[in-house]
Amino acid sequence: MLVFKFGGASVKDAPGIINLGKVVQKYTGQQLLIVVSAMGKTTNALEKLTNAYVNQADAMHQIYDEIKQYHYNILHELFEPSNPVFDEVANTFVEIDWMIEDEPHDDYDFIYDQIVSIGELVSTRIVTAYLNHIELKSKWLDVRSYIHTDNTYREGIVDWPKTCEHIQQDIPAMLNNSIVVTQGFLGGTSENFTTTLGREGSDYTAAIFAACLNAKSVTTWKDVPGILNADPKHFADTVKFDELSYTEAIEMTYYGAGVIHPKTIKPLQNANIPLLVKPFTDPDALGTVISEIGLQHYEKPVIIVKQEQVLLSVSAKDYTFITEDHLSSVFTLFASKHVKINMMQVSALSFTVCFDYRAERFEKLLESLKQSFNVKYNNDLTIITVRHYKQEDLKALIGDRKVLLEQLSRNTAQMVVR
Ligand SMILES: Nc1ncnc2c1ncn2[C@@H]1O[C@H](COP(=O)(O)OP(=O)(O)O)[C@@H](O)[C@H]1O
Ligand SMILES: N[C@@H](CC(=O)OP(=O)(O)O)C(=O)O
Repeated sequence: MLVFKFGGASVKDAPGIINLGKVVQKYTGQQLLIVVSAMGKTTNALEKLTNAYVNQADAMHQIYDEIKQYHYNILHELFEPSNPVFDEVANTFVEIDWMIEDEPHDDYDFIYDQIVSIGELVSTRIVTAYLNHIELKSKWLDVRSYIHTDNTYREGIVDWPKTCEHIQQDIPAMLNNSIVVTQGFLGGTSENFTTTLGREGSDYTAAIFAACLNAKSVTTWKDVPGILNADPKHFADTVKFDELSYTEAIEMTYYGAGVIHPKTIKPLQNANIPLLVKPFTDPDALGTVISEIGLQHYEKPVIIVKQEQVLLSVSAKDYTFITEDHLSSVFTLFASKHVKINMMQVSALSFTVCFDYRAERFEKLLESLKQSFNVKYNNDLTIITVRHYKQEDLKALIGDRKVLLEQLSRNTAQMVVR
């Protein structure tokens, strides 16, 4: 069986859904499980709705109406008004209608997951209805009953044994009868609450199903020809990799290459399942194949740029040396606030870390660190990671920017710049 993943860009409008249908038609006769993300930038819009609800902002109803209207416009382009999908979508939105009528009482991350998950619940209803409409028999599957997570809202940790058991129990029989369409990015707790797996987590969902079902391959259909040596949105002369090893792909995504979610590759490597990254605009193109086989030589460096970085230094309040005890308490605080460190450096009197800026987590982290340390920080920085670099590559990338922190190993250079 094959696993496909269609991201937000591929289903952003009615022509996108029609194109998805054409891609899927090419695989008629194969067992197919399709993971779909929210349409276009819906998750960003739902994040705004969550903030508006939590802050009880006046704009809340307008933001929500725009989200609904966007989906209804697409529905009207694809279906006759009598199609049952209109009711299915309306019933899905009702879950939020009820929630936002009341004032917010719950934890932010919990509210976030209950609201933001609507994007995938609605998009999969539309995709399933469209595939059935073009006579590709398809079944809508509620992923929250299959991908079991703990209750770490916004970053659900998958219970792999329970998840695989349920997937293996039910899905193979379903695949004999029809295509199975399900939501990326979502999971469910043992108390039946919705969780999300971290932004852009739909690739990871595809990997979970593939690993549990021992799929022949996973294909993620993207708006790029495959994996390139750098993000084409920021660099003009990129090259595509025809092949990439699991290890290189893990490194790239770990350092922040946004094209694949970082948790995706490892389960596929463990099960030796290839990941194909292909353009949805040209389904016959080869794209990039990620497997055990990789390149021996890189003509061009692999460049990963991450913006919105914070560089923060702590020093002991009594101005003594930074010891392992200090480091241990700093790491404990970062772990408890779920802040992932991108780069770090220790010196006699200070410990410096670079990490992604996320407003709510940052404020909490700062508050806790300040109780035990002197803290200084800069934000609005960029971290550039270059794999397989030559010195001249680094110079060209830095240009006239100021380097605040730099680390070079044989294969990887990292620089935090302003
Ligand atoms: N090394 C890279 N190769 C290809 N695309 C990249 C790379 N780094 C970042 N990207 C970005 O990843 C985007 C595709 O990933 P993403 O937006 O997550 O897709 P989707 O949400 O549709 O699955 C591209 O539009 C591109 O801008
Ligand atoms: N919709 C979610 C999950 C996801 O993976 O989306 P995409 O495949 O469009 O990156 C997000 O935007 O984070």
